[in-house]
Amino acid sequence: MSAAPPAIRLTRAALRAAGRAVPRPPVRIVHIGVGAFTRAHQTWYTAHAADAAHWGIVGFTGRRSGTADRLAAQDGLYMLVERGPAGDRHEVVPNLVAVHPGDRADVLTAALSAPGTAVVTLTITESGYRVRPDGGPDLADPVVRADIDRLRAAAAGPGLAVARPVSALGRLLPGLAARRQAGAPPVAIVPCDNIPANGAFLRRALTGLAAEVAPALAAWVERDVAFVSTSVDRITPRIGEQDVREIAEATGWDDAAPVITEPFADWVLCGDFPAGRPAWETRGARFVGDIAPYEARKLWTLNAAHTLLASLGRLRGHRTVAEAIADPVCRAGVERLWDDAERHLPAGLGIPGYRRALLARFGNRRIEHPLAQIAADELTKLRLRVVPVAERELARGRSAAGCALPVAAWIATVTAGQGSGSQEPPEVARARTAPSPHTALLAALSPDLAADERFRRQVAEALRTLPATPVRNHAPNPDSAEKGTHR
Ligand SMILES: NC(=O)c1ccc[n+]([C@@H]2O[C@H](COP(=O)([O-])OP(=O)(O)OC[C@H]3O[C@@H](n4cnc5c(N)ncnc54)[C@H](O)[C@@H]3O)[C@@H](O)[C@H]2O)c1
Ligand SMILES: O=P(O)(O)OC[C@@H](O)[C@@H](O)[C@H](O)[C@H](O)CO
Repeated sequence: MSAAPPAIRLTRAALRAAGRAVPRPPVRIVHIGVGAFTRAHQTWYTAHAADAAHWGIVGFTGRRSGTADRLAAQDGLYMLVERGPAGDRHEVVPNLVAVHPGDRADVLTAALSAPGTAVVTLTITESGYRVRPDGGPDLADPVVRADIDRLRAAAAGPGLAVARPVSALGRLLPGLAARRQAGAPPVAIVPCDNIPANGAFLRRALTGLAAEVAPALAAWVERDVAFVSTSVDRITPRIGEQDVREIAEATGWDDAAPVITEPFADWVLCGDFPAGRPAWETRGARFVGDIAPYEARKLWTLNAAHTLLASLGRLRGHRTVAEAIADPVCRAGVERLWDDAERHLPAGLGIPGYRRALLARFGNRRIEHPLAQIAADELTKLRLRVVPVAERELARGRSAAGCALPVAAWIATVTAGQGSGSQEPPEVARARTAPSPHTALLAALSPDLAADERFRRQVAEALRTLPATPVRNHAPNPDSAEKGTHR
């Protein structure tokens, strides 16, 4: 048998030579945070919109330059693998037309101030916004402080446009200042991270940061920038080196930055696009007047369950979401959590069907979603995904037992030394070493819940059911091998 020919490097020229020319639409969208998710979601929706040929995207990585280098070498093209339970579907996505490292402030400023730019999207993770719990910029964060100093110095001297900030929101300001100066039309900024009311959240954080630097710019942002709230959904794990090799073998294309995602995709948006937008609705995106119920549905079910599984699943020795959800103990915990959440979600949202679909999505063993990838920043995630449900349950005189388990599993994970490591927030570090760490951790999460005797009892009972140290008592997925992460 002869060996398969070597894979061909994925570029626009190579595709053309192979008779598969792809369009290169003009840039009208700027994206910050070119990780896996945006390429499985917003870029894919754009590429499938009826007017895709008019909407190119220029992307900037959030922190590392590796993804930018890999994608730039292949003209922004990448292979998207839709991995269903029974097979894969491959497609080359053409709408990301240029990718730059996030520290190319000059290129970012030019892109943000270009009159043709109509939309700015972000996927920078929850912690990338660097805000305080009240939503204002975190002035105690040294990165934010240093950015404010840089931006103030530039504003007082050569002008904001020449500043070189480091934080994602800091990096937006010189471009927006240049846009204001150029008199370019208003843009829409569309955060696509799993944060409730993310449009209003970003408006507050960005105007707050601008106000520290240049009050006139803050007023312009408040007035002339549209902030759109979104609920985004498509499970897209980070991939491994082995995946990259397998995709090259399966497709014949040598792609250094492919993305693997599930077949399911959902996007709900709420807000105005003053300079236009792709016709995302032609691929199924929904534009609604009130996004809150959709956000709550996703954050309180899918994301809350992921946060539970990240702690409970790892305590019980599982590595991936699919392994954990196949464990009856984890599955029962997820169902109890969802029972609590469902009581506070509108009946019209079809929650029973949504729950069934979620179990099937979590159970897709061909999607390797490592719990360790999900386990980060639990304190914030529990506050946004579980605490609101617990408070509603308790207010109705119920026990919030389903919410107690994720809280207990987080406490057990932190006290077992499996928490966020060097990323551990100071209040968690203090509580972990307090004389009564369980009580102190609950108080760090939510003083109100800690003050509620019923909830404290539920958490204590849940803690008694949990292993104090990680165990392996459940058959691992035979398909899963430890893989090097590809970034
Ligand atoms: N992956 C998913 O299944 C999924 C689904 C829905 C929503 N999301 C949202 O998208 C976000 C990104 O997911 P991903 O899969 O692309 O992750 P990823 O690790 O592949 O990429 C994350 C991106 O965010 C940037 N980033 C990380 N920390 C940052 C910081 N402190 N400041 C600025 N930029 C930063 C990184 O540089 C990178 O570009 C998630 O945090 C989540 O809020 C992801
Ligand atoms: O870091 P998180 O918890 O916001 O996200 C990790 C995953 O739960 C998340 O990315 C889901 O896969 C996604 O939200 C599905 O749409």
